[in-house]
Amino acid sequence: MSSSPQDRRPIVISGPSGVGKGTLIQKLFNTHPETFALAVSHTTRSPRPGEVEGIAYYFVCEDEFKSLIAENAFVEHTFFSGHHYGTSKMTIENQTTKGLIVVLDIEMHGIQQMKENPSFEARYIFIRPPSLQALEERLRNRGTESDRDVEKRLAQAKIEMEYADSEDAYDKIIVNDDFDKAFEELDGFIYDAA
Ligand SMILES: Nc1ncnc2c1ncn2[C@@H]1O[C@H](COP(=O)(O)OP(=O)(O)OP(=O)(O)O)[C@@H](O)[C@H]1O
Repeated sequence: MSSSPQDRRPIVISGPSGVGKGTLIQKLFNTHPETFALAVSHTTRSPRPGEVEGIAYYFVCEDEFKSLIAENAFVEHTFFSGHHYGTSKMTIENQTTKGLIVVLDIEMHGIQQMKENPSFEARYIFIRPPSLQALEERLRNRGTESDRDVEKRLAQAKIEMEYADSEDAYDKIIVNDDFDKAFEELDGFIYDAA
């Protein structure tokens, strides 16, 4: 297998919370060191202890974030839980110039914004759970969300799965049932797709 994919476009990975995106991305990075890089997002929220500027996020104030929106600096941005979050064209370009392939973990609304921008070229992958029941088990076993949060995430998962089924939104849909198989499929798509 070649150590670096021929297709250098950013890889955008989406899918319901708890489906295994983070785990798959981590394995991709571990399997191919120095090939991929995560895009660093901008946010208006304050840094949590240990979060380093330019690594966890670019931390900016509300005014700065709004100027960036006005300058059309983002490929996607959103307002969530009282704070703005966005992926800038600059962070993607920075990593790409270093010779790395950018991987983005983006929720559905971000995908919709990216797809509206014809100048942003990427490969879009949707990770699907084998069933909503399996997704619920993963979220509960992960133990990071309250019961109410799990319910909210499951309701959102249904919407994301309908979008993935009904629209021509993704270049590839991978069911994350057996983890190793799902990883092989992801790896194969990233390395082999023309
Ligand atoms: N194929 C699989 N079978 C069983 N469990 C899995 C599988 N893939 C991932 N998991 C587990 O499911 C849980 C959720 O995975 P992960 O945190 O990677 O999800 P995520 O999609 O990144 O979620 P979020 O969007 O909320 O960050 C983790 O505990 C992970 O170990």
